Amino acid sequence: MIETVGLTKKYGSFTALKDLNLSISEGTVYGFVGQNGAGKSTTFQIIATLLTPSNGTAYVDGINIMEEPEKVRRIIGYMPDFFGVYDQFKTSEYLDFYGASYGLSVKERSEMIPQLLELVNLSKKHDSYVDLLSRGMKQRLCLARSLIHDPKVLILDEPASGLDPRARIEMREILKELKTMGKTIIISSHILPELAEMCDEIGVIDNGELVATGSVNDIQLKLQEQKVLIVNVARDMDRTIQFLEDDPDVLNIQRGPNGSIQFGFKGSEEDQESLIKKAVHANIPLLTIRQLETNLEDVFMEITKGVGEA
Ligand SMILES: Nc1ncnc2c1ncn2[C@@H]1O[C@H](COP(=O)(O)OP(=O)(O)OP(=O)(O)O)[C@@H](O)[C@H]1O
Repeated sequence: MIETVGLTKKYGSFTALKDLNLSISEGTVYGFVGQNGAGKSTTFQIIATLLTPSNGTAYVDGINIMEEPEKVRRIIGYMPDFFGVYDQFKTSEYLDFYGASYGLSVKERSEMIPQLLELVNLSKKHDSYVDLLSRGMKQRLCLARSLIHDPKVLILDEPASGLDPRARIEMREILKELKTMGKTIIISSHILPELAEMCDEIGVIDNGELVATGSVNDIQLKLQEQKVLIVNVARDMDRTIQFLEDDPDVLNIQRGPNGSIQFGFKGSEEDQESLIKKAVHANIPLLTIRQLETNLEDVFMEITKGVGEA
């Protein structure tokens, strides 16, 4: 449903996007995660036909954004990361204005607007002035605005940024509902755990390059090629460390509290099994051995660790 092919964007001599290849199938909620300045908004603006790529192109529902941008605009709803609201409007007038600019008839607008206000939980605010809405309400109104022409594809640039936890949950619930309506959604954030909860697939962008893509599990697994193990021994700490140092798959041994030793392990499962057997054989007084769980935040920091040095 959304495909980018060798998408590249240069701002003068600076390359903001480098040969980006994304493929997002219909009905998928795709999370696009990256630190500030990674290239998320640039990608979204290109797909939304608001910015011309320097190289490569993108397709939405098979339509080339460069060749038929008008057609693409009909089938996408775009929520930018910064948006202005026309504050002299009431909520329903605001949506009516956008509906009219998409060419919807008065009848279509009068049917669509109450449904959208209900979807984004703003029915009670239909008569309120837009500038009197809270930030979370304004974000939801902007989401409703991007849905006014019933697009198949939604491009949402950081829709939950600046929201408090309750407002984030509300936003997440609305997105779930949009998914059940069959929309294909691409949504960005710089917070991986936030996206992981609501997305089918994730792409991680770093310095304009896609550095990982797949299901949340795939990405986590990819990073666990080198796992971290922790053993606890009853005594003989020095002898245990010496024993570990002799194993070619063991790296970065660190002595912890209460008889614990943490180390990286780059071997396979069989190698790990063999290490444990050898330890028992060598009379290492092992109490426990376990693998350190990496959380998604660790994963994200690990994949994007080059960014601060750029
Ligand atoms: N019009 C522009 N002219 C020059 N450089 C730009 C322009 N727009 C964006 N950039 C640069 O391109 C890079 C990518 O910016 P982009 O806004 O796409 O990142 P982002 O991932 O959306 O970041 P954020 O999370 O902060 O919104 C940044 O280094 C930014 O400074």
